[in-house]
Amino acid sequence: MSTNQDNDAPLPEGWETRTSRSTGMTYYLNLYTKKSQWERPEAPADPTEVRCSHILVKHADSRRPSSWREEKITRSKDEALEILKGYRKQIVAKQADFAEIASKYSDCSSAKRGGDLGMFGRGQMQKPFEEEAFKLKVGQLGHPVETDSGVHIILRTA
Ligand SMILES: Cn1nc(-c2ccccc2)cc1C(=O)N[C@H](Cc1nc2ccccc2[nH]1)C(=O)O
Repeated sequence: MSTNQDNDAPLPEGWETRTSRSTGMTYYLNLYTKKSQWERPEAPADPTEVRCSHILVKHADSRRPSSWREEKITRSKDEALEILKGYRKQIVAKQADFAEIASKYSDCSSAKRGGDLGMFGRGQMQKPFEEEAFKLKVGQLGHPVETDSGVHIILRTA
């Protein structure tokens, strides 16, 4: 029976190839759930938890328009987005380090940890933030995302 499995192609993220000790057959291990399957996976394994850092720029319409940096935040959402895009450009051009920008400018109290939020699972963060975080590959820097807190860029670190 021909299968459309190209066994030389790299596996989708989050999976590893294993060989059955008893039969010598190849099977596939989901590194997040530790569940195995005989069929070659065609999609990345959905991590149960991710670790991310972020830079948040709040604005006047943020849920809490105040932060450790600024008691009363009055900038508009558009201004916040432009500021954040500027930070992203600096980081991508390696003119600045993510954690350095986060610690100096992020309007989230995680700024004191270089923007690190630690590990989190689905259901813990505001949905737009969660969706972006779980889409990113490890080491990937996302594009600006809006939540009720303001505008964020997210770096997935684990
Ligand atoms: C979700 N979270 N974790 C921390 C945190 C984590 C590690 C160390 C210190 C603070 C702060 C927060 C938080 O909600 N901060 C809010 C801003 C904010 N809103 C968020 C929405 C989604 C993800 C992160 C977010 N951070 C604030 O300071 O006004």
